[in-house]
Amino acid sequence: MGSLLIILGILLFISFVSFLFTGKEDQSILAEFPSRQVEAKNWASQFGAKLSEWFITKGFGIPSFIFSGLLFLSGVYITLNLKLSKLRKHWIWGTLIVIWLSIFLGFFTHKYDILGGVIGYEMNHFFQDYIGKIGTALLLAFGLIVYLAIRFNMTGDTFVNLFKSAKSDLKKDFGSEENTAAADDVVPIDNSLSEEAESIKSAFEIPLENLEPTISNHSKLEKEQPAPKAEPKKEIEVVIKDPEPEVEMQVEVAKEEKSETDNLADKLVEDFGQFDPTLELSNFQFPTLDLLKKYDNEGISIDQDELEENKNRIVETLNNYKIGITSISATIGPTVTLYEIVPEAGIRISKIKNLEDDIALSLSALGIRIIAPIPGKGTIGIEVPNKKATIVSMHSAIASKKFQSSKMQLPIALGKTISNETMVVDLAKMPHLLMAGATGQGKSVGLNAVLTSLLYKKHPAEVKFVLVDPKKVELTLFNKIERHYLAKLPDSEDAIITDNTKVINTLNSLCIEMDNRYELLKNAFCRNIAEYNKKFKERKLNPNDGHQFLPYIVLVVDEFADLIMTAGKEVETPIARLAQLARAIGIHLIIATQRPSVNVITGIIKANFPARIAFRVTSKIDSRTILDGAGADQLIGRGDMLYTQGNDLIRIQCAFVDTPEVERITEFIGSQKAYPDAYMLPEYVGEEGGTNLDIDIADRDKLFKEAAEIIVTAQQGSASLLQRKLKLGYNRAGRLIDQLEAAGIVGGFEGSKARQVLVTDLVALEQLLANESQ
Ligand SMILES: Nc1ncnc2c1ncn2[C@@H]1O[C@H](COP(=O)(O)OP(=O)(O)OP(=O)(O)O)[C@@H](O)[C@H]1O
Repeated sequence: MGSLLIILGILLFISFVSFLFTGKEDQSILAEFPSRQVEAKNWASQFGAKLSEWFITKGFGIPSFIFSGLLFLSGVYITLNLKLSKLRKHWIWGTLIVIWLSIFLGFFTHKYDILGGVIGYEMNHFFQDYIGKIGTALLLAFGLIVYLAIRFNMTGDTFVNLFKSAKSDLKKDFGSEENTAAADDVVPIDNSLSEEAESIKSAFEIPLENLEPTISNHSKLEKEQPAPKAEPKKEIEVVIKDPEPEVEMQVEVAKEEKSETDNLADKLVEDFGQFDPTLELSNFQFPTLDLLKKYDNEGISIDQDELEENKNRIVETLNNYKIGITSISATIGPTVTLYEIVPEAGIRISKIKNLEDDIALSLSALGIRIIAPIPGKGTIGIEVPNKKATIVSMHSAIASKKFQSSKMQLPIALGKTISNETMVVDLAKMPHLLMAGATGQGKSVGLNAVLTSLLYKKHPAEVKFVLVDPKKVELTLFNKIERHYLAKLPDSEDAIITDNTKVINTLNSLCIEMDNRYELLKNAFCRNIAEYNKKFKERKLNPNDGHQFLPYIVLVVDEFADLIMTAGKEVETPIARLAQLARAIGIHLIIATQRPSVNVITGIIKANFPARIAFRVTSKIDSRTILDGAGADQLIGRGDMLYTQGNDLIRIQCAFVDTPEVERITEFIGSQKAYPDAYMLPEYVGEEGGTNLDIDIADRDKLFKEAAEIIVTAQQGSASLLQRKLKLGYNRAGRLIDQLEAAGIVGGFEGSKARQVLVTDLVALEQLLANESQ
């Protein structure tokens, strides 16, 4: 279409030009136009002669040339896919110019003539008949002024400026190419404009210069002022280009801002590379997959008969209670199959939920669990145990792509969900885990699965375990990896803590470690351990300031109930503190208990352990204590578990890792080069360590001497005596007794009995105090 219009434009132009020379000769043949015998002189033959006759003689005269230009321009616009709204403007203005010029030229002719054409001539006469020659001339002038004002924004000022400016300058301006270009910039139809300008000049005999500067001034103005509306595109381009040099400048500023430590860190990283925490054990080999056992009855086998039978029984039982269903589907998991039903409209969900026992009876199976409704789905789930449960091996869980490609900080492969997907969770995100379940339901296996997962994924430099095992036998296998993965107190022999009284020291020591780590993080302006370690690896933290790479610490407590029973509040307080605060500094707690009663899992502990695993428990109450809801009592045992991280419950078959497998893994790791010692926790000096024996003399209570005299006189070292005699509160009396013990006046704590008084009389006391002050 574009090219057709271009060609037509050219053809029209050629015809018109030719018409100027051959028009007269062709006059005679016009009447015989369609005949082939007739030969026209026009360069475009009969077609050209006829069209030119129409346009020029019978139409608008010479200004018809503009039409050929407009046709050509239309072709260009369409070919280049330019804005058609602009083209429309050209056509409107072009046609108006043609009409104006035609009338204008017709003004000077006295007969039909090619100058203004029939239209120009006739319109002239029409106007002259009504408003006379002068009126027509003024009307034409008015037309021109309107055109200039609208098209080029010319105002009175422009004309005043125009006359003021020097003629020579103006001439020069006009002559320069620059201005022509500027004029081009402003006026879209520049060609027609220059044509117009010329014709205007000849018509009104306005000096050419007077017009030119108007345009040139105007274009200068345009350049200095904000962009004219007609050309938003060009202006936008300029705006886009401008910021480029500024960007470069910003980059330079950023370089200047770099702090000195950063530069030093960059240099260090350049010279030595990033800090590698695994460097000391760079040859450490992660345990291989073949250390884990593969089982024969792994993988899910579909028993069609069982599925059909269960389905029929469920539908039947529901029908017996007049509950119709619209659809039923089954998902087979490793230990249970989930039947999802969609009840008919108008059936109450609670009605189905109440039929749990009836369905269990009709299926004659234990561990039926009804989930009504399944969160996020519009269905009701009935979990029915498979007759033949399959084992989920640790091998399959560790080998799964999900675990192998996980980018978690502390990934744990728990087992497989009901849809047979490997469940991988991040201990660092939990941030602490509570495990509960009756004896023999798979708790110890679960703990081993957690530890094994970490051993397969984390280098000894990245994670350390603190193991508390009151049963003494469950975690002993991990003794072999003491110097690789375990953390212990400086003075303790064994890394695995089996003595409940020692647990208190370890927990308090972990609290100190926590406080120390927070201090380090504060000094390094980091919010968590991941940020801190990243900064340390980038060598932005100076080891001379006490900074060091911080491994994650995982505290595992088996049989937490036993611990609470023997140590009570003393363990609860540090555990609660760690649970509340330790997440950011990489200390994570895993607590397992057989007896999930409320006095073991107290409110404060529960509140800080949003992630929970429940193996089978014996009562609904226990299930409620762990999961805040029923469900754990309906599990089938042997690693069947419910996992929650605060919201919905997920049924998982725990990955099974047997003792020989753990033994092989620890053997494999233990046989490799290790650190010189286990990871040292900060020293904690407990009460029996004798801190209160070192109380400074200057720090003694004002009533110290008086209290000593009372005790020696009465020969009875009790705080209540001091309370009574000196009218003190218990705390102050207790502190006084501690100070008396430190001074060697009374003996150590002896339970319910009063302390022994070591000074026999007041004279001896005087002597002792006098010796002290020397
Ligand atoms: N995920 C599992 N898959 C298959 N069998 C399992 C699984 N977990 C546990 N079992 C079976 O259950 C038995 C008991 O498991 P486990 O020793 O872990 O119980 P427990 O809860 O730790 O008991 P306790 O509290 O008395 O120590 C295992 O010896 C094993 O045969």
